[in-house]
Amino acid sequence: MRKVIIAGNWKMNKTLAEASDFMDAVIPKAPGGNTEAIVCAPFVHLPALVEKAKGSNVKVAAQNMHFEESGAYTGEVSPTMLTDIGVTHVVIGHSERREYYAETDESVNQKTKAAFAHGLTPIVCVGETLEQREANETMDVVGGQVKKALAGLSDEQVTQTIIAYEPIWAIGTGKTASSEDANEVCAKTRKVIAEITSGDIADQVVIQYGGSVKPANIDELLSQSDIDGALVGGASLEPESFVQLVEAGTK
Ligand SMILES: O=C(CO)COP(=O)(O)O
Repeated sequence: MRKVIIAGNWKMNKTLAEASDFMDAVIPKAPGGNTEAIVCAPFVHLPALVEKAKGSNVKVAAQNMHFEESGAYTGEVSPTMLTDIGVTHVVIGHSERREYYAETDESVNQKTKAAFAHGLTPIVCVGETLEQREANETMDVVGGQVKKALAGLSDEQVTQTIIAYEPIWAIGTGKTASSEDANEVCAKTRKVIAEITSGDIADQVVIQYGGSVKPANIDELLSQSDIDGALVGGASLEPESFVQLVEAGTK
């Protein structure tokens, strides 16, 4: 059975009490097996959530980090700080960070390298705007983002990278890409990875789809040849719906 990774990106949501309640509800129901469940939480909740998740089938991710280990970067959090508290994954280059916080392909690459240098697994986000899709630029944009993010990584590191294809026009809008369209971009993304590494390596890379994923559409998305999981925003906030999404991976 192929490996499936369902990651819930909470974005800037939940108090500590709400985050803890979520973990208490989800941990006993997380199925494990071929399906990995990851909760991407705000920085301030990470120590408590890592503690709760110990020995369970739920992993805890940060939603961003700096690429330097330490220094005069007011307000930032380093990879060393994340590994020190037991975080295992980190989301890098989410479109909201690219749009609102001047994240660039270059900083995404620096952060991806820093993640591996510190034993963190990066979830690298890529995706096109509606204008780019309508101008038939989707693969130029997504392929370019993927190549730049992975530049300078070893084959082994590429194998371990999780790519999240999130068309920007489908995020938080209720508009999901059709599963065929999403699969087409994921398949072409795998080809781009094969070109810079090899087919064998590209086949092992987990490529997630993200953008209005919910229990009602997860089965169809996961039934596609090149979609190995999902990065979920809104529908990851409620324990019941997150558990349903994770269970879909085991089918
Ligand atoms: O941005 C996303 C996950 O990172 C997707 O968000 P929604 O699932 O709310 O569309």
